Amino acid sequence: MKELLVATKNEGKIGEFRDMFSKYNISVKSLLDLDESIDIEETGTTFEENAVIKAQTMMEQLNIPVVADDSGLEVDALNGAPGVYSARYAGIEKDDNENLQKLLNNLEGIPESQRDARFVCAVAVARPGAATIVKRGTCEGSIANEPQGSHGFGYDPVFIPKGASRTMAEHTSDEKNKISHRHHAIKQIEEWLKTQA
Ligand SMILES: O=c1[nH]c(=O)c2ncn([C@@H]3O[C@H](COP(=O)(O)OP(=O)(O)OP(=O)(O)O)[C@@H](O)[C@H]3O)c2[nH]1
Ligand SMILES: [Mg+2]
Repeated sequence: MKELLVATKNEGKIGEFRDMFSKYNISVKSLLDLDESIDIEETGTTFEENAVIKAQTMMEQLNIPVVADDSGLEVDALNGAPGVYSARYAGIEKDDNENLQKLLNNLEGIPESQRDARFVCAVAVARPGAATIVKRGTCEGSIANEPQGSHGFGYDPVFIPKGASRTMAEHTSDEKNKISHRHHAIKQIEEWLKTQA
């Protein structure tokens, strides 16, 4: 089984990459296995820019292929916020619960019909001596009035995927991994993943 580095410290993402890469016979190493003190500044203004920054920074240090994910939630009624700032919406310290509470507060009084949102994920593959690949996947849905469910991470307890009647956090990990923004982005790097196994 081949091992790939995913340049993330987010445990929720790491679990999902592990599950989704296993079908390609690829095991996942993350920054948590490498050196927890690594801190890559996300200076981009788009998901794609930040994913490329994270993947290329580690590829240049280690001279191996590196995958990275930059993702977040876009809410139409908030003009696309929190967007690329999803991880630090409620402050620099990452706190999923505070982020989610701030989101609900900002949407207070906004009716169901105007709570459309989408999860976005850009996945980048930086390769020594070859062009960087970057692909985007999305998952459309809407924001619930209150958190429900305990699976997943981040905003999953308040995100209802389009056509579903439960939040993403009420979906099992297998269910989420079939419909998520991350799934749709990874699907687009499938040909490259198959060359790695
Ligand atoms: O409910 C969610 N389900 C998801 O599937 C999901 N994917 C992303 N997000 C949110 O967007 C931020 C990413 O920001 P982000 O890409 O900078 O990641 P991060 O800072 O957490 O880790 P790293 O990969 O940068 O190390 C995360 O923290 C979450 O708040 C999600 N929320
Ligand atoms: Mg980050």
